[in-house]
Amino acid sequence: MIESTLCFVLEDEQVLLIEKRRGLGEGWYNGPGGKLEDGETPRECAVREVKEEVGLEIPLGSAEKAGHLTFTLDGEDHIETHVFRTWKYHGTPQTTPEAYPEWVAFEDVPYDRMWDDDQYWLPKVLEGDTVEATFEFKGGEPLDEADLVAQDLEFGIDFEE
Ligand SMILES: Nc1nc2c([nH]c(=O)n2[C@H]2C[C@H](O)[C@@H](COP(=O)(O)OP(=O)(O)OP(=O)(O)O)O2)c(=O)[nH]1
Repeated sequence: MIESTLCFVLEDEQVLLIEKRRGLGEGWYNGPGGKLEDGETPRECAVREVKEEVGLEIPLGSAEKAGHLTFTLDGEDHIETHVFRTWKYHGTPQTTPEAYPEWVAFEDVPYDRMWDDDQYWLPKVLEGDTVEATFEFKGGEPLDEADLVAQDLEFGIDFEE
């Protein structure tokens, strides 16, 4: 299964989203993130992706695990995503070839321009809750053109780290 991360940077009831310029989910809003590289921990990947995609430095220890999502496609495990959040960063968000960054108030998060499943878990992650979830997609690759057909979510997970 492909292993990936997302990292939500939060400040004053706002979240730093990106409009993704390439790759899976291109054209949609998301948090910065991407696939793990060899030898990397999920937290290291999350911090690296924030730097690469929007140019912010996140202190490694400040990225808190907030979720673990599993996406199946046509009955097979496809991608798992470790979700982090942090309130600490250095720098100013920069546009990069991968992303247009944008601070968005929690109440204005554009769920109609995001992955279908995000509306079910991201509001809770922004509130400070934790989530473990599986989302079943059907319709063949790529995942971002498949349909969300079932879901199973549990909140208040204690991620031991
Ligand atoms: N919010 C959200 N993100 C998702 C969902 N499904 C899914 O794969 N993602 C994220 C996890 C990863 O951050 C990203 C997929 O990795 P990617 O394919 O974009 O990675 P990438 O090529 O842009 O980046 P890289 O690893 O090559 O640097 O999409 C979803 O349903 N909701």
